[in-house]
Order: sequence, then structure tokens, then C-alpha cells
Amino acid sequence: MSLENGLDGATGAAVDMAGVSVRVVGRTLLAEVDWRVEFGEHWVILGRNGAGKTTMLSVAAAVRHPSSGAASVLGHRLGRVDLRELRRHIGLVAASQRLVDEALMEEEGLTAHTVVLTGHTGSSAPLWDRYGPREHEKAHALLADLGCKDLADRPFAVCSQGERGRVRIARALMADPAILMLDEPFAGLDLPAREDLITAIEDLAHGRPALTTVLVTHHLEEVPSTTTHALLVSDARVLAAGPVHDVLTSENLSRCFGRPLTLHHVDGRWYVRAARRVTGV
Ligand SMILES: Nc1ncnc2c1ncn2[C@@H]1O[C@H](COP(=O)(O)OP(=O)(O)OP(=O)(O)O)[C@@H](O)[C@H]1O
Repeated sequence: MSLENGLDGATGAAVDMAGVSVRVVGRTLLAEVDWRVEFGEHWVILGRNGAGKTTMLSVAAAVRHPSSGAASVLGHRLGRVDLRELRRHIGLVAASQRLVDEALMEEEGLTAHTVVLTGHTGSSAPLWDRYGPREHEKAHALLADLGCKDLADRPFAVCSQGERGRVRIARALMADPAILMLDEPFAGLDLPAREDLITAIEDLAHGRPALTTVLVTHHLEEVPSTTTHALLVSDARVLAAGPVHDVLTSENLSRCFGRPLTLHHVDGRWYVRAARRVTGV
């Protein structure tokens, strides 16, 4: 089997989990998860701290095997496919990820453009003989797509958190992934940086209709307007999954987060607030 041309030999969904459980000694991190993501869909995963969001993403990104159940990614069943090969077609972006060799970054002052280039080879250091004019140009174009073309020559080490977040996504896109998975990309961003990144993600969805995305976040305010589907996870189980307008309701969110919540949908974006207790006058 070859994944050389992206999805050769792949059939079915972008992600397909049936009865997936993940267990570690004495603990269940995911229990009996059924979840299907079709190509071109844009999902958001929401849930409380420790609910199992990152664990779900790690199975979907072919980083972790289920303890039981069946998981297929890009049509290939985990356990029957070379995971390293499969991961080349999955762009996983997490703030905790170490992208490039830290020592090299400090010593040689690797620029944001160079960090994006390393996405072509999936390497932690630049492999210069593997990058031609086409790759250099593409890295510039991706920085521009993410609204940060001016960062190209800036050392990555001095980039702000918001800037790094965008460079990380540009790097992931260098490999032309079929699916882009973003784990809390807005963590630590100030309001303008957050809004700019949301706009960049919305632009990606408009500009690349074939791209499938899965976003993990804590805040309803961060759900891009291009989101098509939502999954709520609670205590290692899927509480609700499906079209975004069916799943994102005050009732579902109140159950998911364990307190009465009121959800508002304005101009394509979502806002939530805790229902206030009425006190006496
Ligand atoms: N290797 C492990 N061994 C034991 N427990 C683990 C392991 N990995 C994760 N967990 C626990 O499993 C639970 C789910 O973790 P996960 O990272 O998936 O949650 P999350 O929903 O992404 O949480 P957060 O919003 O806080 O990032 C957490 O309670 C976590 O402490």
C-alpha cells in the first residue's frame, strides 16, 4: 500500500472511529467513541479540562493507537498502516510541540521562513538540499496566507506567541496535508491575535475546500464561523456529535460543562455565558 500521492488506496472518511477506547493503567482516557469526519468538514471539539479532547486528537492524528475498537484515518486502519507514512498527510499543530531543534534555533537564529520550510521535510532542522526555489516561494506564500508575510526574516525565537501560532500552521501546510488538526491554537493569544488567527483559519476553509480541519478549543468565542460540525466530550465519552447547529445548543453545553449556560449565535460566531442566579432586591 502506498500513500505516496496523498490518498492512494484510501476510501471512506477522513477519520472514522468505532467503539474506540484508550486506557492507561488504572484509567480510561476515552470510552467507546464513535466519530466520523468526512473530507472537507470542519470540526470543533469542546469539553472540560481533562475530558479527553487531546486524547481524541492524538488517535485521529495517528499518534496514538486505541486500546480497543477500530480507528481509520484517511481511509487507513490504524494498526495496519505505517504510521510515519500516514502522519505525513496529517498536519498536527499543538503549542506544546517542539518544532525545531531549540539549540539550533538559538545558535543560528532560524527565521520564521526557515521554520516553515522544515515542514516540507517534516524535520526538526532545515535540510537545505531538499528545498528548491519552489519550496522557498511556497513558504513565503503560506506565511502570506496566514497573514504574516512580514515575519519571514524574523528569528523564530523572538516571534510572539501569536506569531508562532501562525508560523506553526504555515509549517503544517507545507506538506499539503489532507487534514489539519489544531490543538488549542488560541492559547495565550491576546484579543487581536486571536481574532486574526480565527480569520486566517476561516480564510483557509474558504480557500482550500478540500482541506479537512479539526480544532480543539475551550472557548465558544474561538469557534470559527466556517465550522461545520461539533463534538462535545465529557468524562472520556462523546456527549454529542454532528452538524454544528444541532450540537451547539445551550442545553448540550450546559450538560457538557456541568452548569447552566446560555448560548448566543451572532454573525456566524458563538458566545456563551453562565446563567445568573437572580438575587433578591
Ligand atoms: N499517559 C497518561 N496516563 C495517565 N493519565 C493520562 C495520560 N494521558 C492523559 N491522561 C489523563 O487523561 C485525561 C484526558 O486527557 P486529555 O489531555 O485528553 O484531556 P483534555 O480534554 O485535552 O484536557 P485539557 O482541556 O485540560 O487539555 C486527563 O485527566 C489526563 O490527566
